Amino acid sequence: TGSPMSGRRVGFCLSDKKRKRMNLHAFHRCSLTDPSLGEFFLSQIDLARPLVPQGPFDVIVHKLSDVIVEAEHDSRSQQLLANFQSYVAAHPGTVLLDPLPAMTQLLDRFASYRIMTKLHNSLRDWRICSPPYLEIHSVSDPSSIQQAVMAQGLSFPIICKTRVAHGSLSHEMSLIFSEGSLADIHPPCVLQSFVNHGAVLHKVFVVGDQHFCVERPSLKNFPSGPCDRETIFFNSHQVSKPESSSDLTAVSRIVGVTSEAVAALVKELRVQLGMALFGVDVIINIQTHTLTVIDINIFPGYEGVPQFFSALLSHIESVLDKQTFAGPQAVGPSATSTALSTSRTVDTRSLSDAARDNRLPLRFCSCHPGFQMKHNSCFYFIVEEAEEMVTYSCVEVMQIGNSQNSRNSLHTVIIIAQNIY
Ligand SMILES: Nc1ncnc2c1ncn2[C@@H]1O[C@H](COP(=O)(O)OP(=O)(O)OP(=O)(O)O)[C@@H](O)[C@H]1O
Ligand SMILES: O=P(O)(O)O[C@H]1[C@H](O)[C@H](O)[C@H](OP(=O)(O)O)[C@@H](OP(=O)(O)O)[C@@H]1O
Repeated sequence: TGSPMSGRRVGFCLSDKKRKRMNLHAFHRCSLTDPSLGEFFLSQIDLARPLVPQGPFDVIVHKLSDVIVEAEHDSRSQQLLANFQSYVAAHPGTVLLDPLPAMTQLLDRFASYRIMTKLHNSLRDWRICSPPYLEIHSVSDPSSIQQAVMAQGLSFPIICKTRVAHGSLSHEMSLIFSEGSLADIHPPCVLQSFVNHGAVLHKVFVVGDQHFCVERPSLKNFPSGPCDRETIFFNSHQVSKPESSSDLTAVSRIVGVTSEAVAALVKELRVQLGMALFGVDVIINIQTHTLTVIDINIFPGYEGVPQFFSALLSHIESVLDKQTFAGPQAVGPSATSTALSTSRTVDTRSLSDAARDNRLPLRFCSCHPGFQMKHNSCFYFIVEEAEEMVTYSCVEVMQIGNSQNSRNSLHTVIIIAQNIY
């Protein structure tokens, strides 16, 4: 991993389209010219070639959405994804921005909309909410869909979006104005109440502990309630890109969002998602003036955020500084690890028991559903083995705990509260 004296080795694993859009050359210039930053070595990772000779990396910044979605049905993409996952598992010291399980879940609108719905409770004081929505898993008869729409409290107009939240098809949507037009949907999809918001979208771009708000054009207001109007089919890129202008948008007075509410939203989502690079799309309900979350995006384009490059580099630097600080020399026996160290073996049952009993100050990564998932942050364990400090990822610690040889060899598990995100 990087050390204060050596440069930070950052690998980028992006689609061609994303890499061109991100302008990595400009990013590289920023890393060389920003006096407030340390030294970085940036490189592009070719997923089609073995990763080991391309490394080592202190950090990998990636957006594998194309590969993940295509791996559902394409063996080559499955192999590319497997190569990446094998490299990550074999290099637990390499920081991922962001953890693959956290990103993968947001490629499914069913998952991201469940997270958005939870905000009602966690951010009730800020009057932050998300529109009522309904998951349509498969083709059903129109009457059962109409009943489900009513039961879930959706109101017309209703916006229909694909379940898959990435790729060109994912931006194809429809606006439905009556029960009869629910026949126009193509499951699997989500139905979401349309909220009148004065045709202004607030894109909140998050980079670690920083976030940036950018206003964008958005869908214009429509009369509330069902009406006898044909379904409108559109692509979201016609509507909410900086230059979008169509008969679906409108020139509107920008109603600002309160910065405190946005900060509270970002803080909560950072914990819920366990991610550093994401976008959240927010509108202001013109009736209730509530801040309404309508979408979450992994690693968006950050268009309109000139500070993106320096924000990303300073986030990388702070993550690696934490990792360097929390390395072996910073590990000190805590009350809990002392209790565990008396076990003298890496018995993961005691780890998970201790976690379940909240006797560990730890937060376990989402890689391990077996552990109590608290904050989706990946942690590493340092296992003292024959006086040598060896870093294991949570995956390997579990394997050690379950393998026979751990019964024989003496391990003292010294747990580090190392939050690497
Ligand atoms: N519930 C809603 N109420 C009102 N307008 C909505 C709602 N959901 C989406 N929209 C409008 O549709 C646009 C696209 O929606 P959404 O962001 O979900 O699509 P997307 O394809 O995921 O967009 P992107 O990937 O660019 O973030 C929004 O920018 C907004 O203008
Ligand atoms: O205007 P933004 O930055 O929101 O545009 C994003 C968009 O929100 C989605 O995040 C796109 O990702 P996919 O949905 O996976 O296609 C981004 O495309 P990308 O090629 O930059 O990842 C847009 O930039």
